[in-house]
Parts: sequence; C-alpha cells; structure tokens
Amino acid sequence: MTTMLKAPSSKEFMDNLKSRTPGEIEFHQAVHEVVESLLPFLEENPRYKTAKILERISEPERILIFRVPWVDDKGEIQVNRGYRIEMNSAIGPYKGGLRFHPTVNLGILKFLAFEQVFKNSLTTLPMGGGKGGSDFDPKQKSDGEVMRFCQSFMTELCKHIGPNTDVPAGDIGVGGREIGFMFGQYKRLKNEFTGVLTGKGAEWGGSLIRPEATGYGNVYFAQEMLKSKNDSLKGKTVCVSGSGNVAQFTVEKVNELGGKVVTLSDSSGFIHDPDGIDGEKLTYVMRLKNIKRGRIEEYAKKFKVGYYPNEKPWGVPCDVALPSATQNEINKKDAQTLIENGCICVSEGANMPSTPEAVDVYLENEILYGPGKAANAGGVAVSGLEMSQNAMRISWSREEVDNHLKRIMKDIHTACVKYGKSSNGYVNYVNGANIGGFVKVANAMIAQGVV
Ligand SMILES: NC(=O)C1=CN([C@@H]2O[C@H](COP(=O)(O)OP(=O)(O)OC[C@H]3O[C@@H](n4cnc5c(N)ncnc54)[C@H](OP(=O)(O)O)[C@@H]3O)[C@@H](O)[C@H]2O)C=CC1
Ligand SMILES: O=C(O)CCC(=O)C(=O)O
Repeated sequence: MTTMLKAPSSKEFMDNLKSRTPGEIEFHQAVHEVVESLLPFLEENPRYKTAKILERISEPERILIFRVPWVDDKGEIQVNRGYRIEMNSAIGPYKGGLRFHPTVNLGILKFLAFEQVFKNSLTTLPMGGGKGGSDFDPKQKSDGEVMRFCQSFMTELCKHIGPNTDVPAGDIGVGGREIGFMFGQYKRLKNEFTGVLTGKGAEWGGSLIRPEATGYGNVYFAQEMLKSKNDSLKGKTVCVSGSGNVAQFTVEKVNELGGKVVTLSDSSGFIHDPDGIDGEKLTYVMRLKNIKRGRIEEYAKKFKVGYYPNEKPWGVPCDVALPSATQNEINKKDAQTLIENGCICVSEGANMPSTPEAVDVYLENEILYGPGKAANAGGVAVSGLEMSQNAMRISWSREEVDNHLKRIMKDIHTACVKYGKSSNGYVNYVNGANIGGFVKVANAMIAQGVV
C-alpha cells in the first residue's frame, strides 16, 4: 500500500539537509537549486514524493575517504586526503572526474557528484554519478612527485572502482599526465587492461575528441541556444575564463564558428586581448599551460596586451560569456555588469560557476543561460562513448565521435526546452536541466525498489 505524502517545503527540506551535512556549503547550494526546480514538478507527479526520491537522491550511496601518503623529491613523506563520492548508480556505473586542488573538501566533491547525477542522465547514456579527488596540489610539483602521488592514490582507489562499478576521469588538476599514471598503477595492481578510467591517451584506449569534448560541447550548446533566437556565434565577442582543458578547446571551437575570444584567466588574474586569441596564440597558450605549466600573465608579456592581476574577466564587454574555470566565479555584481555591457548568453563550461544570485540576474533579465550540468555535459558524454569503445574493443574516428557529441548536445538542449519552457515562452534552462536530468534517474530508482 502506498500513501500520498505532502512534499516538504524547500526550507524544511534544506534545513534538514543542512543539519545532517554541516559546513558543506557548495553541496547545499547545488541541492537547493535542484529542490527549487523540482518541487512544483513533484506536486504534479506525487509518485516521486511517495518514493522519497528527493531524500534519497541527495544522500550519497557511498563515501570513501582515505589517506594518500607519498614521498617528495627531497625524500620527505607527505600526506594528502583522497576521496571518492559514489553518489548514484540507478542508471549505470558511477561516473565522474577526479579533482586535485588544495581547496578540495567533502562539500565541494559532494556538490560535483550531485550535479554529475543529473548531467550524466541528460547525456542519455547509461552512467550513474560520482566524483572524487584530493587536496593534493600538482602545481610546482615535478613529474616524479605527481607520479608517486597518483600511484599512492590509485593503490587505495583501485579497491573500489572498475569498468562496471565506478569509472573516474579528469577534472581540475587531472589531465592526460595524471590519468596515465593512475591507469598504469591500476593495471599493475589488478593485472587487467580495462576501461576503468576515461580520458586515456588515444594510443592506449582513449577516445578521440575526449580532450576537446567539454569545451566543444559547451560551444555547441551555446550555439543551440543562440539558434533558438535565429542567432549564432558568428561575429560575437566572447569572454572565456580559465586557461585549462575546457577553456582551451572552447577558444578553438569559438574561433572555428567565427566568434572572437578576448579573455582568458587563471587563479592569478586575467588577460584581455581585444584583437582576439587566434589559432597561433592558442597554440602558445596550450604550450604554456600544458607543457611549461606557466601562468597566463606570460601571454600578456608575449603579445603585449593587458593583464589584470587578481581580477576576473566579467567587466570586459562581450556578447557571450563562457565561464570555464571553477565554481562561484561569477557573482551578482559580475552578472549585472555582463548584462549592462550587452551580454546575451552565458553558457557554463565550468561546474556551478555562477552564484545563485548571479543566476537570478540572468533569469530576471531573460538572457540565454545554459547551466553547467547541461552545457558542459559533452565531456562526460564522450567519456561514455570511450567506455562503449573500450567495451567493444574498437576506436571510432574523430568525425564519428564529434557527430555523436553534436547530436547529444542538441538532444540535451531539446530536453531543457521540453522541461524548461515557461508560459511566456522564455526557456528556463535551469528548470529544464534539473527536471530533464531527474526523471530518468527517479524512474530507475522506483523500478529498483527501496535501495
Ligand atoms: N575537464 C573536463 O572534462 C570537465 C571539466 N569541467 C569543469 O570545468 C572547469 C575547468 O576544468 P578543467 O579545464 O578541466 O581544469 P584545468 O585544471 O585544466 O584548468 C582549470 C583552470 O581554472 C583555473 N582555476 C582553477 N581554480 C580556480 C580558482 N579557484 N580561481 C580561479 N581560477 C581557477 C585554473 O587556474 P590555475 O592554473 O591558476 O589553477 C585553470 O586555468 C571546472 O569547473 C571543471 O569541474 C566540467 C565538465 C568536464
Ligand atoms: O568524463 C568524466 O567522467 C568526468 C567529467 C566531469 O568530471 C564533469 O562532467 O564534471
């Protein structure tokens, strides 16, 4: 027998969540946004209330926290903390990146794992949600130190993951180098060559287009949003933040589609290049960041453009903003400035880069706003395609993978419009992504019983 339950108010729900997860500020922020989107939908669909999906989906299935000891180049022992949040496996193995950054803590990884559940569902591929990482800082470390850390991290993590259980990938501070070291250690310990990680090198099981996928996917999503207004990126001035994996391939795709990117940043400041970051300058950025592991300030010196230490790029006039660095990098004032300067579209390469107050500004002004869990889903989507290729022991061409990516981003856009269209015609992509991502996971959870 089932009983009809009244859904808790957003405040009741959040008070309860906060009392059980004190101090996990980013996690509270991510859950609050989803609850606000979902409560009206739950009123119309009471079976999700009866099954207590909201209560279950916001509680990780499993949290792993472990010691990561390693030896630095001076022979001194260092100790970091490792994490893996296995958030939800209703529609597939846990899937999501690993972040190595000194700011990493439980609340940040839980927000990322929670977002990942909805994002992965939106891709239409069979992937549950997870996230992990460490407070280890790869900056200023030698390759040997990074390798020893990665090997120690994987020595513990390998007990909990597997190609049908949990498949990590990269995120901030984890790129091809780190995935290589972790894959090597997993293979050595388990004596098996499997698709246990994605983002692998193309010669050893990686998918073509995975490095490009998050940035390209975000630009495809922005293009879809603009297309809904009979507009495009051609001739648009674009502000990008960050200068890592996502930012670099965002610039590449914007250039290809005829836009002009005028900013890039890192945690020390931003550069403003009014002439645009063309292909040649982008090659310089890729060398600077991926090989030399230098600071974006060096771009300003090399190309004689403005560098603004300890500032973010949102005061630079643009038509389109593609935040691609980190969470909460655009606050209310930044959002107001963007709109006052004529910005008509914000599409998030980073996870949760806009504060809730910034999001309110976008929605009140009815600009095109693509939240990260929809707009940056291209990365994990191509990770899902890497898992398929590994399982079939085949490799698709660049063109095949790129065509899949384009189709997936278009489908995500369609799902957001389906669930997010307001009565006045404005598409609230926040509601669209949250409800669109929720339905498949919630239905699977109901079908699988109280687990
Ligand atoms: N890689 C992927 O496939 C995906 C990534 N994302 C998200 O995209 C964003 C960027 O990731 P990715 O490009 O992979 O990471 P990278 O490590 O390659 O690059 C991160 C960039 O962001 C900057 N950054 C990091 N932390 C801060 C901070 N606190 N303040 C200002 N700038 C900062 C870094 O600067 P510095 O070098 O100074 O630290 C660097 O330029 C993240 O939010 C990530 O979660 C989302 C989906 C998939
Ligand atoms: O490719 C993946 O599995 C992870 C991508 C990721 O971490 C993200 O979407 O935030």
